[in-house]
Amino acid sequence: MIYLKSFTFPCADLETDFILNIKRTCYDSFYPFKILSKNDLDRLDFEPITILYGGNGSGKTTALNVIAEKTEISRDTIYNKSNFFPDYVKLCNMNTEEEISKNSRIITSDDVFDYMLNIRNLNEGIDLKRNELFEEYLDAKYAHFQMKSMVDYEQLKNVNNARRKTQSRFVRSKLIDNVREYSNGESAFRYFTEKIGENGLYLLDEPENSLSPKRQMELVSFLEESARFFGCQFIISTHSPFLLAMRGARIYNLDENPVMVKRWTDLENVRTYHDFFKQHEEEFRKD
Ligand SMILES: Nc1ncnc2c1ncn2[C@@H]1O[C@H](COP(=O)(O)OP(=O)(O)OP(=O)(O)O)[C@@H](O)[C@H]1O
Repeated sequence: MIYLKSFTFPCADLETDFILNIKRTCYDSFYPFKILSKNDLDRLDFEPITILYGGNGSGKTTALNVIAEKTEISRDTIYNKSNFFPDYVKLCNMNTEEEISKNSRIITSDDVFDYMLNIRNLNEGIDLKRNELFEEYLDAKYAHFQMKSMVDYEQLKNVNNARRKTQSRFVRSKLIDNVREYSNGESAFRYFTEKIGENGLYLLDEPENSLSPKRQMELVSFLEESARFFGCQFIISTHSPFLLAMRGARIYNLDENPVMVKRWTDLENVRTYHDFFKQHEEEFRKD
């Protein structure tokens, strides 16, 4: 499925005009100006799966955040915004093929880490409440309590409740169970499968973070199927060879000037892995 057909960023001349027109001189950075134009990236044409590849600092995250702002899709965590982000986004243009649906979103590593921390915080709150309830049980069970007026009714109920139940049944009846904690990789994978629904445009910033190679391959199958059968479009920034090898993906190499579409097997990262495994081929044979 294609919602977003193409996207254009301001060219270097347009950026320079904008910067020269700013009268104040108190800024030491015009970010995100002058990042993507460094390698003449002025247009992206999208497929159901499009990948932004490039070394650290090549502008993958910047490009995704700019597209997310222009398309006004949802995001969970705040991002590294600057004074000039809205001006830059105004100078961009997008061309859509279908209306971008409401469930579309950008997912970054920050979202995944936030999700893991929230589960931990929630469980910590539940643990704290559990300790309070243990004490409440003992107080209620062994209290020499006499009801004097209707004001004491709630306390009476509590005492009777405690006397009828064992400590663990008393605590459990008043407390929800801990939310199950998963490993970082399991949580990250769950986060993607929970947040990515049918019929949406999804921008994923380095989704391979925290995922083992096996989980990355599972994520690849999930994304490929979501694009083929469930009306999703993906724009993904990644260094992962598993994601770069996705079927039918169009890959832009942000390290090249001008930015070009590349085959995954021609990318430096992938060739580095390839050469490494080739060098160690003998060692694999010995097993
Ligand atoms: N808020 C900011 N203010 C100024 N410069 C910034 C800001 N955020 C990012 N940059 C710069 O923009 C450039 C591109 O950064 P970006 O995060 O888009 O790269 P990336 O390709 O996603 O890198 P990585 O693979 O390390 O995540 C970098 O040189 C970075 O230092």
